[in-house]
Amino acid sequence: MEDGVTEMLSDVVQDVSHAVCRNIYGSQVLHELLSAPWLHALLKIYERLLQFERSTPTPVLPYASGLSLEILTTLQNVHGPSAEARELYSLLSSPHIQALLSSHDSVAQSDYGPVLAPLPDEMPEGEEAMRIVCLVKNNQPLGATIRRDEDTGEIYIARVIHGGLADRSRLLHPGDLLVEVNGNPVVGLEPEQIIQILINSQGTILFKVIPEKAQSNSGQKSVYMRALVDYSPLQDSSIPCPDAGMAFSRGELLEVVDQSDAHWWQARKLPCSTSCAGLIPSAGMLKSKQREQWWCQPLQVHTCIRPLTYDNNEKDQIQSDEKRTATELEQIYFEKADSDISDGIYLAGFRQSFRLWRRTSYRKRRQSCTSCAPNTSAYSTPYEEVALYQRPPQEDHRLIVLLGATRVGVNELRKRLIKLNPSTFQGPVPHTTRPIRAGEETGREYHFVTKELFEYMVCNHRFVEYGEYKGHLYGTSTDAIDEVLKRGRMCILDVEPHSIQPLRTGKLKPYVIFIKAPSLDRLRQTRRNARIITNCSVNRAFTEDDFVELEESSRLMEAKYKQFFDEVLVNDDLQHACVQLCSILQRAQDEPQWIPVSWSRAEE
Ligand SMILES: Nc1ncnc2c1ncn2[C@@H]1O[C@H](COP(=O)(O)OP(=O)(O)OP(=O)(O)O)[C@@H](O)[C@H]1O
Repeated sequence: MEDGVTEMLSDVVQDVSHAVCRNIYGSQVLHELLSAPWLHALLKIYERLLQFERSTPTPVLPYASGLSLEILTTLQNVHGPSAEARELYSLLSSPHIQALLSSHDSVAQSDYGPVLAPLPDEMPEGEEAMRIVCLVKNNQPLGATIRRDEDTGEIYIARVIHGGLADRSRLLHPGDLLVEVNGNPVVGLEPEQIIQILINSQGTILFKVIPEKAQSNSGQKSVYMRALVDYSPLQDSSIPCPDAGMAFSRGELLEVVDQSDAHWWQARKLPCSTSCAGLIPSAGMLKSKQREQWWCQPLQVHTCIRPLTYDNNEKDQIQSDEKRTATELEQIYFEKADSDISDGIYLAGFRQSFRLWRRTSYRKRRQSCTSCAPNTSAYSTPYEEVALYQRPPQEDHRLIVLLGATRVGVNELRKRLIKLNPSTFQGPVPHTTRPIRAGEETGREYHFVTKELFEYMVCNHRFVEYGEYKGHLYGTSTDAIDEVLKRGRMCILDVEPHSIQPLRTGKLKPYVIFIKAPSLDRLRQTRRNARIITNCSVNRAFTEDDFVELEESSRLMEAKYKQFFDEVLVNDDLQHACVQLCSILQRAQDEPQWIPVSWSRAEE
């Protein structure tokens, strides 16, 4: 019975951890848990035990099997037994009943434990308790590593991997002194020789160990981390046991189950695919590795911005474009663009001048390249501690950030989304220093401000992004984002990847969706009729070069910034991508999501 209850309890724990891994909405988890058959069975057992305790039953007879033997002997001696006597004889002599009666007697006599030989009268002083551990070998690794004390030649258990065979046995612990393996004394042997003994052994493996007196605390609480770097144990010469190592890449979620060692932690990847943990370098260890690499890594080519190439036609267009005034240009684009009004609500942030500023700033950045350098603060910590966060309904929505390579369709998706439901989704109204024109209103198309005010805002870090286009300044401010959120709407922002870092605050809790380009083939098929706005003011069709560049820059952007993505959406079929985006947004706002713990600690 005890075993059954333990099994059920471990099922409970497993179910709970599965539910957490699957990010299931809170009430659903509770419902699943409460309606689970095992819980009911467990409660029934509990009630029975309570009843049993209250009634304190005593056995009527402690020797039921003896009595049954007596009855069997008597029945054997009966001449001409009746049908009932014959039936009773066959019942009592059946092995099941015999086993049942024998069990009854063991319980009635409280005869459970094994009978141990009495201790010898004269025990030698200081005798160490020896533990004999017998494990059945299967396909799984043992899940423990050993180390040799170079001074004494003694072999110790170095670590026990969580969820592995040794851990589940609960009989081997870090620090235990290994005395024998399958009858072979191990003192003085090299660890490789011991591993060979283990490999050669069949069936069961017998360890003799002297347990470590101060057992380390194995009941550590799990800590959840997002990896901000890539790691491969096979390329790490410093890992104590590469087979026990766990590879991970940026953006993956890790459940760190053991941090007791300063250099090597034990972790599992989420969602859990295996119960056995793997070795990963601690944060301190990874930092020192990164410092080492800093000196030996070759200079990397910047990959964050797609190469901007022009054909001759485009060059001519640019030159003629330069001659036009910004006002003229914007009017040309504005005429070509869709209506900016939907359901009587003005859709801000889609003006061509604004988009052209961003396009120009891409080009400038590519030339200077200084802003391409990785943000050092983002890379100074290899892991980011995270926790599940569920937005309380009364709180502002999380900021939604759409990110993607130029021309992948970020604007198209954002615009469709806002048009679909302008009272729920909204973009921030940009700021500009360009003069207001007839028919425009400040706070609608743009916040029209003076150059002095704009520069003051820049100095006070009030812009997420800003830049100059044709002599005028353009930018997206944090105040404009706040304005949308304060109205109870979902703010949909489109920024360059390097602008994510300053947005990552507890106040905005940005949810970053990477809009990914589909395969080249799908780009050719889906963008057949699409028109693009190029730097040279023409609405032209995609060329083969555009597709290749788009696919390449999307891939590079994903590789470089994937640690910041909460979701990746492939913009293949436009309709389908819109539907997917809507459901992602709903999940982002209404279901628990992993966020950095620093966001909940330092609520601004
Ligand atoms: N899934 C799709 N299927 C077909 N056409 C698409 C799809 N997604 C976007 N487009 C079209 O591709 C063109 C480029 O899209 P869009 O302007 O939204 O890209 P963008 O990434 O916002 O570019 P930019 O950075 O230049 O503003 C547009 O004409 C748009 O209608």
